[in-house]
Amino acid sequence: MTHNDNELSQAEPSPVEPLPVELDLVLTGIAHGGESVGRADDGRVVFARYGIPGERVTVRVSNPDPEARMWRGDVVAAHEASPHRVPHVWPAADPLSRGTTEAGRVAVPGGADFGHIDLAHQRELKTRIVAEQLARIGGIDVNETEYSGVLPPLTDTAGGLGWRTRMAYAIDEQGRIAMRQARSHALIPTPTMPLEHPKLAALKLGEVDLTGLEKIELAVSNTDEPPLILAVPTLTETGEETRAARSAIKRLSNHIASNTTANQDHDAPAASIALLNQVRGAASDGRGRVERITGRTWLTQTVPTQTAQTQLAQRQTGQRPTAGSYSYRVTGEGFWQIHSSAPETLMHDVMTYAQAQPGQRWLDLYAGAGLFTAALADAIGERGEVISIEGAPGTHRDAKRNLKDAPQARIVQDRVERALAQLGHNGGGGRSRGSGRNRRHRKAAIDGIVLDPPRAGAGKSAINRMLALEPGRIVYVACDPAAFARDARQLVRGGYRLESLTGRDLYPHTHHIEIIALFTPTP
Ligand SMILES: C[S@@+](CC[C@H](N)C(=O)[O-])C[C@H]1O[C@@H](n2cnc3c(N)ncnc32)[C@H](O)[C@@H]1O
Repeated sequence: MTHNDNELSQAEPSPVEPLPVELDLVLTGIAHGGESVGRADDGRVVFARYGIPGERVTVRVSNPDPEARMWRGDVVAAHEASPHRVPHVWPAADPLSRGTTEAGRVAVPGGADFGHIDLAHQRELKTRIVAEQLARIGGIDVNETEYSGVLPPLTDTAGGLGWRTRMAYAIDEQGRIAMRQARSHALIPTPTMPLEHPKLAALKLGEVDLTGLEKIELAVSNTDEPPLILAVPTLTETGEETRAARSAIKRLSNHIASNTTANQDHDAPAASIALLNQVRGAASDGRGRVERITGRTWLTQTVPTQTAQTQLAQRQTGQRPTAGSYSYRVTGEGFWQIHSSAPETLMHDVMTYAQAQPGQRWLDLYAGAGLFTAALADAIGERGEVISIEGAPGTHRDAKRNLKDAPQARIVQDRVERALAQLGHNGGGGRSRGSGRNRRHRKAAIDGIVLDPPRAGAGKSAINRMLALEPGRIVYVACDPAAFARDARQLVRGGYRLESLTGRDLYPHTHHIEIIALFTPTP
């Protein structure tokens, strides 16, 4: 009902919200979004956050619609706790000690919904979630594929903490950095957050009054560069920063200047600061206007070149593996992986599955700043070609800079769906064009595709266009098991089999999962 509807119908009785109910039940399964699943006495399915399968719990359902086939709620007491239940890694986010709001919801910040489960068991549950989603949505049995389960990242952080190299905080009415309450717009002040990278925590932004800012985004690289703070100001109706925003930037700059730590140069800022004006688009679109205040507006990220593939090849030929790293420039608002070990872990897994060979032709779809493009370009060498497709303008500019010394890398800014359609028309591939194919087509065939789409997956049209190119290998990097399972089903129906599958725990203490999968043509 809209606000106006409400005013017009004041005489009508307003619908009565059902009162919250508490149910005692046993949790028996785990769902895609990290909720445990059980059944109420009347047989109704109940999805409960903050539980662990096997536990007997009380679940508080805040909006128990009697007509609904399933209810959602929060565990508020564990009567027979799982042996895997541990003290929450983030006490402020511990649902069993924080109580409920007036609306009947557990009042904890989102962002660590698995923090009450021991790390090894989190990974077991995630292993199960991937298998179940593939079975249910994809119609794929993981027992028929090489599935290693959900593994830790190549470099695990101590206790699965301090891995977030990127953070976004809202600013509450009192000017404090804050996070949203899970499934709500309510803000909870968050002076510290244990998943945050130690260099970001060291900025101590909880001590500054940021009244006048709408939100703040933080990023840190794995080099010695200072972290980058992107401040999103509140704006006047005409799109100008408010006076309060300018004062907030001043306080932030002063705070950062006085917060230089003992091991930093005296005149080096402890953080770069930039304004991010998001009026004309979300930050992740790379369309926000970034204005430097102090330091730089980008970060340099490095990733070791020693992929499993090159190490193996070098060992096989009796050489010593070469050390070295790829270097990437990533603008403040551009895309970069969040876990400190994600770039090296994903590059390792992708290149292991890709087995890209000199002279081959590859596509890197949803390529970001060129993380995988650089490794693919190396593997195929100057006789090969890798076409790197990224939609966001800012991130595309990063990729262009990052790959400027690799003539075999063609960096394209376009929507993947459209770029693939064009490739299809312009002799993009067709490995099985068989006896009739001419030299041009043979040269143009696509040997392999790496794709790393956003959470929603690649979708029907992109997958159809990929299938039309008939690549020899498809390496799919996914961050949502359900969307991945849907795309996997389409690939399997289109003549591919899921040959190998690895999960990676790149989001410890949350329910999120990264998946790396290899599809090859069905023999
Ligand atoms: C999960 S990120 C992966 C980036 C890169 N592979 C990496 O690991 O750094 C997905 C990227 O796809 C881009 N993107 C999203 N939808 C797109 C589309 N339809 N066409 C092209 N790029 C898209 C986003 O801007 C983002 O950079």
